[in-house]
Amino acid sequence: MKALASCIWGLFRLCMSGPGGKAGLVCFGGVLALNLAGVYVNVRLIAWYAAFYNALQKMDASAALTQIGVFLILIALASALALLAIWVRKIGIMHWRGALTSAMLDAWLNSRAHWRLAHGGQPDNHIDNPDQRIAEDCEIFVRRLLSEALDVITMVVGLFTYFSVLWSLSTFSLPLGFIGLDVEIPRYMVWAAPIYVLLSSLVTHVLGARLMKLNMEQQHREADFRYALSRLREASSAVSLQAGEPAERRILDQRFSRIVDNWRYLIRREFIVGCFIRPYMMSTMRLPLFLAAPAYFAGNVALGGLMQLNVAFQQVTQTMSWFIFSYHDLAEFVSAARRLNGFRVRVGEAAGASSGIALTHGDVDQLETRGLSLTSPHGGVIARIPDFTISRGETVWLRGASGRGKSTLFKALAGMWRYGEGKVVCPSGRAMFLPQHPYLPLGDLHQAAVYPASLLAEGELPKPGERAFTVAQAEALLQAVGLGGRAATWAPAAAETGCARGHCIAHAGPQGLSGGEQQRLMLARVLAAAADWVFLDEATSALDQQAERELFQLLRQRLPGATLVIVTHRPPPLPGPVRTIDLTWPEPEEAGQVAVFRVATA
Ligand SMILES: Nc1ncnc2c1ncn2[C@@H]1O[C@H](COP(=O)(O)OP(=O)(O)OP(=O)(O)O)[C@@H](O)[C@H]1O
Repeated sequence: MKALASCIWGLFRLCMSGPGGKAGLVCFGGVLALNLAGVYVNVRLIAWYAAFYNALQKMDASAALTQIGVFLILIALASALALLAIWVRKIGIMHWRGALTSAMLDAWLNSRAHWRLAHGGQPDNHIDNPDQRIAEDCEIFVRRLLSEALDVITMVVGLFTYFSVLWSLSTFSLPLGFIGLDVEIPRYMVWAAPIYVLLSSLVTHVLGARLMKLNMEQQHREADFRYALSRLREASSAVSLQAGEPAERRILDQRFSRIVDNWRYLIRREFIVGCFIRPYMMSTMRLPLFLAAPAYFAGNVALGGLMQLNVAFQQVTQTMSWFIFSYHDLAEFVSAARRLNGFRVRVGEAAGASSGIALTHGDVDQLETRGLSLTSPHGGVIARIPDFTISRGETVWLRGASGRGKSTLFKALAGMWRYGEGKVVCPSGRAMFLPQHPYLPLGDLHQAAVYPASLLAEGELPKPGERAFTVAQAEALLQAVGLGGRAATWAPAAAETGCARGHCIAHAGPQGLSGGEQQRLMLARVLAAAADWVFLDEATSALDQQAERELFQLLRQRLPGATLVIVTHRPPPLPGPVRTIDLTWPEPEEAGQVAVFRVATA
């Protein structure tokens, strides 16, 4: 319980510390005030019952007519307060959700925690479906936090008010002569309400305890299914080419059947809980009438008083029944809070985890590695790298058989790979690493060409310190790498994806460009970044030799002082001297089955 409270408190602080935190708090205060005003209107309504039914009993038509007018005013007021409260509550949710989502995105993206959790993490550090946690759980947490917290406060205030009304009305006692006892229970209507609710809460908790776990599991399985669907959408060309639809269908069916399995348990449990809650809800409407009937027949209370008592009793039981009625919502809230907190903790651990590889950034013109050894997250050695130095302006070909650790070495140089030991001294200047698999961001082709820099809209100026390009500059880059004019004929899916500038790649996905064209696009980014240190991981593997030669020449011509470190399986066709760092198998007696880099100059 203490752990749950501290996890909710920690998440609440994130809601408060974000940009919309204070505005959310103002909304919270506003809804609270509106809810309390609603309690006041309810108390007036309770009093109205006595006045109206007494007028009916006395056959006083004009008093009854007046009370109908009062009723209309009270109902209009109650409705206005409730609608306004819903509206302000939703504004508050928007502010706090924005703050919480922003905090979660910061945690996930900062310090490359998203990569470490997905690829470089230990199995026990793995976290499932971060997208669900950020997109869905933040919303559930904030929506439920606001509604449940407000309900609790309104409930406590309302309870005192309704209780005092009930106390003042239940002046009569219940003689227990009908069961042979010579005692009377004074104000028995007052005691009946909490006893009834407490017993019912206990039953609800016993019946519904499993709901919380089942809800959590359901959301987990739903997210797994969604993930499988989105993977299929991304890889639809590859699946289609391999006629993999039946296999995909099997995977999707498996995941969906897991949803259905848990769903069955969930429905069953909800049914069991419902079997108690539904009659309970309906009985609270009539129970007070039955309980107060002896007093009415004994002449202790008039018809108006009986109706007033009925409503006061209902208000007390309904207010106290908050726990019962909110059981499902509370279960959802607790599940979301636990998942979000787990995500936050894991992301924090991943971001703060120390690296065995010491990476220092010096004001030097050379990249140096000393005693570098790369291991897998589980500790197995991937490659031992002999010390090497690469100077500014050099062209280096890093070659080696598949799986020898070339990409892992790049990740270590980029500061991502932290498994292993040794020292890397990074030089000054801008570095750019092009991954083996091209990445196309959501947006249009011009945006993709300058990624990760920004693309300026017409008339927009770059923010201070921001690297940004105009559409004309981006088009010139596309032109340089042989993709001139492609942006204009790009996948016409703008309306579906909601892109601002028209020609989006989001809908078409990477399939909209051939493999070679995607690699041309990546090289446009190197030109855009004007990087001093360029690391290309098989970045031209899909190009024909002529195109490869032309693009390398372009790189050298546009970035004459840059260092190019190139991983390819064939010699890069570059003008000028190219130094080779060669990956070969060591002699077994030298280094077992461990890959070693040999530095040589070609
Ligand atoms: N996250 C990881 N967890 C465990 N092992 C990994 C991980 N990433 C890479 N490896 C292993 O490290 C080894 C080197 O992989 P790497 O991708 O660096 O090879 P490579 O030389 O770039 O290969 P290729 O030329 O085929 O691209 C492989 O055996 C691979 O399975």
